[in-house]
Amino acid sequence: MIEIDGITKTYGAMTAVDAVSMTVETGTITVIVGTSGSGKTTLLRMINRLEEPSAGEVRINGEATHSLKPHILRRRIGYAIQGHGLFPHHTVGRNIGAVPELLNWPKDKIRARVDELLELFSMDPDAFRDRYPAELSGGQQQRVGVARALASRPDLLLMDEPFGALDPIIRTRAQEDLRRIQQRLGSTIMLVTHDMEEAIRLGDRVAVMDGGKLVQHGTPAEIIAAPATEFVADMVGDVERPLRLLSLIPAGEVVEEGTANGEALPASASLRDALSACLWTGREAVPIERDGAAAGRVTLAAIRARAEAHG
Ligand SMILES: Nc1ncnc2c1ncn2[C@@H]1O[C@H](COP(=O)(O)OP(=O)(O)OP(=O)(O)O)[C@@H](O)[C@H]1O
Repeated sequence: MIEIDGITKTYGAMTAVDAVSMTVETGTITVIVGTSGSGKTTLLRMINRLEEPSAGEVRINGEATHSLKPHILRRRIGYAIQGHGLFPHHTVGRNIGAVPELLNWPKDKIRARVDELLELFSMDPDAFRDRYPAELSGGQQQRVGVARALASRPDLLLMDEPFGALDPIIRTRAQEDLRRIQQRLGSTIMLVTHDMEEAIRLGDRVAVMDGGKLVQHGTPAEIIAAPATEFVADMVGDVERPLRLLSLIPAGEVVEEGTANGEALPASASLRDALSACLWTGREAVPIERDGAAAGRVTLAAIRARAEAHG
């Protein structure tokens, strides 16, 4: 568990981060979202002490970060930034193994870890481990950057706009990969973005920053359904709110008995998918299947009722 307790950063008369407190549960993703200059990066950099807080403290599994030497702390906390920051003259394998090497892991253990991570990121180890960063696409470099940050199984992974430089299609893929890998490894992640869509898609919890203050901290559904301030409502976008909410609810939750025409959707598909299937094909309902077997249907009326029940 990560506890952030009244953490503040001032630069002269300017308060960049203003008494932010929040708790991050082990094995979850917290996304910090806000506009430019709201203090997101400063908050993140105080957690691994790239910036020293002016007040407040951070505890990782009960241990205050100021009681540790910064270089020890940074070995326990992975850090991935936009543009990945790979070492250009080291191979992919050495880049990923950089922290385990610092920690004096035996060579065969480092190699096994590098190969395991490459496989997790769908990159064939034999094809990639000996290449140099310049021989990779932008998306592949980004994956190597995240793999490097995860290599020593850190207590916490900090990510600052990790997908900022990727085009929209690769970006969605990268987000899905991160989610899958985080669930597989049980990693604890804090990720900074200015993109609310990304926050909602990736976060177990979303923390919204405005003018250095934490203005709301909750699940994506809570943020969408009940924005705490006008600023949060603006970030979520009023018009998009119902659709965003529907995108978080699996069709399996409102499935009812009965049949419907046309191609079935899996129970794990979102209500947003079900709505768009109905609208696109002019149907009042879509059939739902679970493990390949018919499981009932989702109707437009049920989708509408669920979208209204957000209070
Ligand atoms: N070293 C510094 N000296 C003075 N002011 C700073 C310093 N670092 C950051 N600031 C100020 O603190 C505020 C918060 O900056 P920060 O980089 O944390 O914002 P951000 O939300 O991450 O923005 P962005 O999305 O643009 O990166 C800004 O107004 C910035 O100008």
